Amino acid sequence: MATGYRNIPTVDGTYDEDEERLTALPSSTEPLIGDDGDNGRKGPGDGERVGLWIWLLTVSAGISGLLFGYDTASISAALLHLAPSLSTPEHSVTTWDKSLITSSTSLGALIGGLFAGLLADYMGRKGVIYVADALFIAGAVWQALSTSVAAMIVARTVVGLGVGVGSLIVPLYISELSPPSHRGRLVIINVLFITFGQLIAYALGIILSPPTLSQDASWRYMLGLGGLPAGLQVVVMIFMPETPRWLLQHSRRNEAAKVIAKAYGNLTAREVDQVITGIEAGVSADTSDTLTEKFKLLFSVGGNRRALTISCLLQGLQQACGFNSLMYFSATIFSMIGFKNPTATAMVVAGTNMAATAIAFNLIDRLGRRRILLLSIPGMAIGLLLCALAFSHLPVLTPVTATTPNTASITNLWPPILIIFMAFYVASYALGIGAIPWVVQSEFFPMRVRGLGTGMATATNWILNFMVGASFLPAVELMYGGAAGLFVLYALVCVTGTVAVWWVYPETKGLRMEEIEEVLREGWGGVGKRVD
Ligand SMILES: O[C@H]1[C@H](O)[C@@H](O)[C@H](O)[C@@H](O)[C@H]1O
Repeated sequence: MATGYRNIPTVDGTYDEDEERLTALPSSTEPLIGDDGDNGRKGPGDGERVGLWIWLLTVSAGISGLLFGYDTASISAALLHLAPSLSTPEHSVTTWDKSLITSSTSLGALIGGLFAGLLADYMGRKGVIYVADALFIAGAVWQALSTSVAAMIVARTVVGLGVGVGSLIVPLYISELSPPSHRGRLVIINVLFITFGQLIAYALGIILSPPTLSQDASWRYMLGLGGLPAGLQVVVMIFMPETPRWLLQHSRRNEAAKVIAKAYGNLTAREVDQVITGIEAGVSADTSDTLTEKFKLLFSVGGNRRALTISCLLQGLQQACGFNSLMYFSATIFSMIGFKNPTATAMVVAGTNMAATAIAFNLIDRLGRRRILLLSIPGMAIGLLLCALAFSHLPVLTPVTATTPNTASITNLWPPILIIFMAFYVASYALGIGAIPWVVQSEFFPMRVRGLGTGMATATNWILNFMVGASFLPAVELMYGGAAGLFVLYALVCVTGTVAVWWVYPETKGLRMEEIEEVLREGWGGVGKRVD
C-alpha cells in the first residue's frame, strides 16, 4: 500500500534509496488520513504560527513537569537534614532508610504511570491532571508533617504517584492539543519545566539550608513547598479544555471543533472540519474495549507492537544510560572527591541539563527526532567514557554520604576536568534522549491503545529510574573499577542504544498523529528490515 510518504518501507520490505528519511512530503496520489488530498500542500494547522492560547495551555499543563522535577530532585538536599527529626530513641535513621525514602518516589511513579494511562481513557486527560495535583498536594503536606521514617516513605510514595501520573498525562494532553508542526516543541516545554523544577530544587536546597532555617524547618519547607504549584495548577486548569481526541472518542464533536479552532489559531470552518475528519479516522468511537481487549490489540497488531517497542526502548534508554545517578547523587560524588561546596557544584549538572533542553526545544521540530537522537546518544557514550577516564585518575571513591564530605583537598586538575566531561555528557543527554522519549510515547500510539501504551512506556522509564537510583552507591562500591567501571557500563548501554535507535526508529517530524500510525503499520521506519 502506498503510504503517501517517501522512504516508508514498502510491502516487500524494501526502502527508497533517498538519504532523507520520512520527510513528511506527501508524494503519492492517494490522500492521507487527515490530509486534504492536495499533494505537496500542507494540511490545516501545519503552518508556522499557532495561537497564543496553545502556549498558555502548555505552560499551565507544564506546572506538573515543574513538580515532577522539583519532587524528584529536592530529596537530595532534604536528605542532608531530615535524620535528626525522623530518628527516635529506639531507631536512628540509617542509610538504608534514606535509600527507601528516595526510591519510594520512583516506585510510586511506576504505579502512578501504569494506572494513569487507563484512567486517562476513562475520565479524560484533564481530570487526570487534577488527580496528579491532589496527589502532589497530599504528598507535600504529608512529607512536611512526617515524624517517622515510615510516614515519610508513605508520603514519598504518594508524591511518587503524583509524579508518575503527571509524567504520563501532561505530554499526552499537550500532544493531543498541539498542531503537528509544533507538537515536539510543545511537549518539550514540559521537559523544560521538569529540568527547571530540578534546578529550583537544587537552588532551594542551598538557600533553605541552615543557618537560614533550623535543620528541622529546612527539610520540611523544601519538601512542603511542592504543594504550592499544584494548588496553582488546579485553579489554572479550570480554564483549560479537554483534548479534541478524547472529546471525539466520546462523541462530543462540537466541543472538539471549538477546541481545535482555538488551539490551531485562525482556521476556517472547513479546515477545522478537515482536522476533525483526520482525527476521527484514528479514533475508535467504540469506547467499550475491555482491558484484556486493549492488551490484545496492543500486542497482536504489528503497528501497535512497534509503537510499544520503540517507546519502551527510548524510555528505558533514557534511564539505563545512568543520567539520574548524577541528578540524585552528583552532590555525593563531588563530596567524595573533595569539593568544598558539593551542592553548588552539582548545580552544574542541573543547569547544563536545563540549558541543553532549551536548545532541544529549538531544534526538535526543525532537525527531527531521529537525527537528534543519533547525535545525542553517541555523544553521551563519549562523555561517559571521558568521565570514566577522569574517575580513573581520582582517588578510589568510597560511598560516603554528603553529610560527611571528603575533607581531602583537591590536588590535581582531574576534578575540574571531570566537571567539564560531565557537563558534556549531560548536554548530550538533554539535547536528545532526555526529552524525546516523552514526545515519542505520546504521539506513537493509536487512540484505542494510547492510554495503555503510554502507561507501559512510562512504567519502563520508572522501573529503570528506580534500578539506577537504587544501584548507584552499591555499584560504585562493589564494581571492578568503581565509578569508572560503572560509567563504562553506562557507555556500553549508549552504544547498544545507538544501534537500536538507528535500526528501528522512524522520523516523525511534522506528521499528524494519525499519519504516524500509518508509518508504523507498514514496518519499522528506521533502517531495520520490515518485521511482522
Ligand atoms: O525527561 C526527564 C529529564 O531529562 C530529567 O532531567 C530526568 O531527571 C528525568 O528522569 C527525565 O525523565
